[in-house]
Amino acid sequence: MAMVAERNNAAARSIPCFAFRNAGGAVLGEGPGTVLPRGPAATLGARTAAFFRDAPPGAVLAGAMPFGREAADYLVSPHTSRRLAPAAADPAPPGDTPRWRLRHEPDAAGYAASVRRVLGIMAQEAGTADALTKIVLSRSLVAEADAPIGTALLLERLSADPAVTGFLVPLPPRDGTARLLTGATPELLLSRRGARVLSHPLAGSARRQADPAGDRAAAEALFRSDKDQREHAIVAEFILDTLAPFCAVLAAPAGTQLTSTRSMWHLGTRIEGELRDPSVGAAELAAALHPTPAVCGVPRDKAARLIGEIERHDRDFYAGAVGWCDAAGDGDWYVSIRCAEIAGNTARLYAGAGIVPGSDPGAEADETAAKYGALLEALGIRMKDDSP
Ligand SMILES: C=C(O[C@@H]1C=C(C(=O)O)C=C[C@H]1O)C(=O)O
Repeated sequence: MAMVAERNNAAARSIPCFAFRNAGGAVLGEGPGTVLPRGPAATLGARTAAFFRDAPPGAVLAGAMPFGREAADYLVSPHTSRRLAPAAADPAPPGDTPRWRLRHEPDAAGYAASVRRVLGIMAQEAGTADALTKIVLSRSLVAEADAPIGTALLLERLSADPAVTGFLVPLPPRDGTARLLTGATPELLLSRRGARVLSHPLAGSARRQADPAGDRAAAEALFRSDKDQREHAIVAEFILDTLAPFCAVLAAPAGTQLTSTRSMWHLGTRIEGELRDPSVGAAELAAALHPTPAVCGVPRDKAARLIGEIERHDRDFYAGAVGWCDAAGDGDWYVSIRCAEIAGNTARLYAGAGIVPGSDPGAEADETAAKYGALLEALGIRMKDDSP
């Protein structure tokens, strides 16, 4: 696939089969795709390798892994795929603003109650073997428009923040209705180019503030917060431990740093490695990492089980992974957060927050409200007050 620099965004604006757009460029798939035989995370590496053995030159597989490791993923290989060099994005033209009907699942108070429940479990188990030390609880906001939701403009608006990757991937149809997942993820699960691998986990968050002094103060408070540093360290350690057996060299040279999107501050750690066996592909590595404690918890199986018990919505493909890979084993996989499932007139938004001992239920609810921000803005939804 040639790198094509595109001045205008017309090609990217037509509805692609899949799309990933960020400051490094874009990867787009066009036309109908072949669906990779579906299966759980543990078999993704073998299924992608089998696909590329017989695939035409230049083939790319792209799509989504669900939150549940045992649930079936959905990857497609379109007729044509292109990699585009970074281009200055035209400002997205204003689209029609539909009227929205919103439903919280649950609202902030209901979410805070779930946080109190898991804090109780953590307190009870503290010091025992297998004690729950972190869990990520999410909630969902169902937004129904009075017209079908236009996704091409949405992708452009989501990609406008240089700190995120705007994405759009097809999901398996439900009850005959086409679905897709679109979002503005700031979190790189795994990128591979040859033997070089990169992961950039985020955990520990604060809402951005409109006034610069307040914004800086929010960032500094986040960096100094013992609770947020603990919450972050659990994720960075998990990624280092999981990648270590695959790598000859693995390090986080810059340590943990503040990173930001237009709506959130985060703690982030850039982890760089060199593969021991360069035949291990990006999809296999991403599947080994998923789900990290940035979206699930520790111990992983216990946290996943509790999430299934406590959350009233099905996470489905939220808090999974989205990405692409090619025949060389290269690819980019992102954590599927700051996203919504779109089906017809309905967008289902998701937002979660990591809970550790010391978390404040009200502050965690506010954090999830702030994390809806990128999607709310891209969809043109104004909340009545600032705290959904
Ligand atoms: C779970 C989400 O975000 C994750 C949780 C974070 C946190 O708890 O601080 C930060 C970044 C993401 O890893 C989400 O946005 O829905």
